[in-house]
Amino acid sequence: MTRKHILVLNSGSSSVKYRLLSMGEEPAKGAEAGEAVRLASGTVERIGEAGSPVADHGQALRAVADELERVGFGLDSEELIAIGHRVVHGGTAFTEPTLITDRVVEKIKKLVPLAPLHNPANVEGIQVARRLRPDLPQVGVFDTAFHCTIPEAAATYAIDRATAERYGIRRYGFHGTSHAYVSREAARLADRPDPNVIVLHLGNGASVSAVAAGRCVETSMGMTPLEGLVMGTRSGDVDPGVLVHLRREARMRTEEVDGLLNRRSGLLGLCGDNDMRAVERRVAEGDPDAELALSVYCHRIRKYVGAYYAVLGTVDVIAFTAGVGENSALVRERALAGLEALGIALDPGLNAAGKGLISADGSRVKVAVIPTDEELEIARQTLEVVSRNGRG
Ligand SMILES: Nc1ncnc2c1ncn2[C@@H]1O[C@H](COP(=O)(O)OP(=O)(O)O)[C@@H](O)[C@H]1O
Ligand SMILES: CC(=O)OP(=O)(O)O
Ligand SMILES: [Mg+2]
Repeated sequence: MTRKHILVLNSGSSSVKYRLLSMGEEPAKGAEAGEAVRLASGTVERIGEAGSPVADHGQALRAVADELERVGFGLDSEELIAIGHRVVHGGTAFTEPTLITDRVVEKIKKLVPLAPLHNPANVEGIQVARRLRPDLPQVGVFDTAFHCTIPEAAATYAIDRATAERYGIRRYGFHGTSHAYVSREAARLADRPDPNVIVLHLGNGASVSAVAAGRCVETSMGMTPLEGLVMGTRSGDVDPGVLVHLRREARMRTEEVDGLLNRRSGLLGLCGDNDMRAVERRVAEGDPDAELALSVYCHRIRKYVGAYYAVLGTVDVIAFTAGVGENSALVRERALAGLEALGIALDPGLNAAGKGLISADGSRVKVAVIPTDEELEIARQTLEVVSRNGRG
């Protein structure tokens, strides 16, 4: 059996996460046939920060290449058949994983104003990887793609239509690769075919999606990854009147408002810590700022669960995922407490254990902790594209 290796790159503003996978190998004992085997993975952090040895994404990718070489899987390997890249904003142009060409790169660049924290790093990663292996197919997998099925009623902001059209103002949604993977896993837990699922992706960025029979019908992030839930450093929903007020009364410049809402808000803005572990520690010590931050965070989740319950009409599975969702029993407990009348009840012991099903026996809605795996999903989609193009 020939081995097909795929390298996945997730280039963030200050880090590059990488994973090398062997796709469709002879299954390891107990694993599913045709599943991927992880050969190497890691993160290069603090890119471009003061005192960091990694000045830019070029250096970061060279560090990744060196590390792969060291563990016996150099970038020049013949078994490496493609590189898959996470790209955060695909706009309306990219609704499917896409083979990267010069034209595709140009289009991703055009979307930078819609995702200024994310798309520039994605473009950098793609360009450096193409220089290192110009002969290799590279595939972009877009965070927005899974949400392209959202109906117009949910995707449209109620503002002047001509202005909205001119500036590409509509709701796109993000973390789609994670929502796709986790909703598919969650659907397996349901007692009926084509179930309705609510996915809570709670990481640094955080978003909710409502998925009906495998299709996304609503999600909490909007034109940019700022709308919706409270995040580590991002505010999530605020009255847009707040922006006008800050510009007019506080005389804040655009960059200041941007910095306030994207980098100095969320948990960090409320209590000075953006790491949920630190927030939880302080809550246990009775710190009132941390308590407020946690309660705003959990209240917002609860509100969205109720809203998406109404959007779907009925819910079969609620899935928690990503750093906070997978690890914080306290957040899960506080977000869903008192919802027995909606058929949602956690089992305290199972919630504390935090693996798989965590709902009580009699809970009509199943609640589960499902670890996300964006890298595996990107690798699968990358393999599909190269196979379709006869390159794999
Ligand atoms: N044991 C834990 N308890 C509570 N929160 C945790 C725990 N482990 C990680 N987290 C939270 O997960 C967050 C990161 O989530 P993650 O999905 O890794 O983010 P991203 O991929 O967006 O960088 C951290 O900021 C931290 O607050
Ligand atoms: C789109 C987004 O918010 O991504 P992240 O959670 O990686 O910041
Ligand atoms: Mg993440």
